[in-house]
Amino acid sequence: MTLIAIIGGTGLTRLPDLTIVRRERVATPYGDPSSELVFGQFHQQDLVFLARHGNPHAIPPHKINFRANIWALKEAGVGSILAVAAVGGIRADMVPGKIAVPHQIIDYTYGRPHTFFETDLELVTHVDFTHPYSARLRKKVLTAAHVAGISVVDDGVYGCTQGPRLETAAEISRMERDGCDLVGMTGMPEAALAREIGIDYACCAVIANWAAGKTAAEITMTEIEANLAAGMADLTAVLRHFVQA
Ligand SMILES: CSC[C@H]1O[C@H](OP(=O)(O)O)[C@H](O)[C@@H]1O
Ligand code: HPA
Repeated sequence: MTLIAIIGGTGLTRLPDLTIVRRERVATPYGDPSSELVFGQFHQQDLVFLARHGNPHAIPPHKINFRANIWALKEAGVGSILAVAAVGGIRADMVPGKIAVPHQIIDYTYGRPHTFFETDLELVTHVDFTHPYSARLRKKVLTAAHVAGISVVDDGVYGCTQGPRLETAAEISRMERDGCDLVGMTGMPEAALAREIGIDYACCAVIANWAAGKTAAEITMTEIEANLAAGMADLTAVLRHFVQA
């Protein structure tokens, strides 16, 4: 059995119920990961936790050292990553407070170091990324949610924007026309780097707000924090069944 990692995002800087065994600061050829790796037991299962924005939460999405994070997890022996991400809801069923398990990605980011395959290679390498998320892990998350009795949205196209600002209403309309159902700022290059390095990767997206222009109201951090707090209770139940499966 391979080691599972959980990458926590906004609203999940530490993993509740994790009995910590050790913390490790891993050096990588790409610099420092966002945080130390926290090894421990979560409901009797070994796992490693990494806080994507650091602990305390201080690294904005466009400054995250995604390569160092994924490299460090690979070094630690991780074979599966479940990424937790806060998102804005675009599609009508992506209601704040709910969890979605996206199946596709559209990348709108720019200027982020995004590949392990750029120097000193004998052959140019192109990984297949037709299906960016692991079918095996997605199925495992969906089964875990079902067993936990938590209704999740079982698909979704995650559009990844650059941030840190939120989107304009016109940008969200364009993303909707492109086929995006959810919007976040960290899904890429995280998912692609995991594919390049050979780690299975899936995402649990906690819907924090309606995306820009979907309601008349301004998006506030108060609203985001309240919806995330509600969603995280369900998320920890899903995670428990996921690691025990
Ligand atoms: C207004 S919150 C935006 C912030 O939250 C998400 O982070 P993460 O994916 O790490 O949970 C989003 O991508 C932004 O970074
Ligand atoms: O509306 C949003 N846009 C981008 N990222 C997000 N993360 C949470 N909500 C959002």
